[in-house]
Amino acid sequence: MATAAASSSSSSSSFVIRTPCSSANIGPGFDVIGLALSLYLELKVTIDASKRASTHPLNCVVTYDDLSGSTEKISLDPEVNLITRVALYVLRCNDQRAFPVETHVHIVNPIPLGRGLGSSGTAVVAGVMLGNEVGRLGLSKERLLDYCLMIERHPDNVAASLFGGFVGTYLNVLKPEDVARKEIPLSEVLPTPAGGIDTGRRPPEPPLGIGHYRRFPWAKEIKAITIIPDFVVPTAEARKVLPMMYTREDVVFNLQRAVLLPAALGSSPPDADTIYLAMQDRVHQPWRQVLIPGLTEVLQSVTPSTQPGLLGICLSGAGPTILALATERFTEIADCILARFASYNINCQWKLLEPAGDGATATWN
Ligand SMILES: Nc1ncnc2c1ncn2[C@@H]1O[C@H](COP(=O)(O)OP(=O)(O)OP(=O)(O)O)[C@@H](O)[C@H]1O
Ligand SMILES: N[C@@H](CCO)C(=O)O
Repeated sequence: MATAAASSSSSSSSFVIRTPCSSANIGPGFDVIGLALSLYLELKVTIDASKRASTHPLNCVVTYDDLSGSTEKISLDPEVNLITRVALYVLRCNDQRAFPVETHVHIVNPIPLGRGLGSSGTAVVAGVMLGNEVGRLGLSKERLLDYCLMIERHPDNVAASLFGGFVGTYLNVLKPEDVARKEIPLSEVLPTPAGGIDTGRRPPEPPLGIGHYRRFPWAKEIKAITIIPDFVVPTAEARKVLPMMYTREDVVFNLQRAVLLPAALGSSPPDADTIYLAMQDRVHQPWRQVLIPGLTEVLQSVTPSTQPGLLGICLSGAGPTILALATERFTEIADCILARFASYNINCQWKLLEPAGDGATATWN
């Protein structure tokens, strides 16, 4: 992460935050495994210190360039926008009540919303990076992960977007007082509107070391085909369809594959039989088929033997995007999955992405 010192003496300073999107689970690693991918949310931030006061709420102007093709309208009100509210949470935990006068945050977003490419986790990571930079707080990425986990409470997406690469994540067993702090309602962490009822109180600060990650190797030959259906599956809905209890058989099935997955995807040259097997899941995909017409057929019928070049296939995050890992013949594989969805009257776009090794970065001009 670049430091904030460089431009502090001039009247105007600027920096860019780039945050990769992510694909979570990769089959059996529900809420555990994440992969950062080369589609980036960008924040272009300018702070005009020549102004003495601001007429804007929280001293902040938000503009938005939508490259995502989503129909949802993103709020430009800094008290409502997810990215600026998250930044404000970080600032207020560190005794800064608002953005510096006068901050302009220009958001450029190519990540489709609610499709399983971690758009919300990416926005949360961008928000904590923003708070850290405008507040010149110097927090480490490990500490920023704690802030992310107060908002997005499963670590797979946010750890991938923050640290980059292919990661395994886990949450610590916290002390009882820290559990209470971490499980505080989201409405108290991110009140809406953010500045409307500014009581001057500090929001609940994250306990130290809520979550951790371990980076796995990734075989350089493997690319990610993402097939993105043209409908939204909100993650909250996709979590409600999951059962509270699983059979021992299904848990063991997933554990066996999740343990194999990092070795399979890190071995070069990649072995399609091992990867295909290691990407099977019984914990979330079977239950989510009620929300995604054609899901079971796509996952069962598109295999390395029907599609040369394919290594493995799974639901990306909570869906509806499909993640197909492959070494070649990307267009043929994508066309085959597009045709399967078309038979259910579902249109899709597709993108060929690569692992994003760097994670979130802040670069001062
Ligand atoms: N750049 C953004 N700016 C503001 N809000 C955003 C942004 N990106 C996502 N969001 C919010 O997050 C919501 C989508 O989150 P959700 O968790 O349902 O899906 P996802 O993160 O895209 O998918 P998944 O978690 O399965 O990978 C959007 O509806 C929007 O409210
Ligand atoms: N692990 C999460 C990722 C989506 O945010 C889920 O599958 O619900």
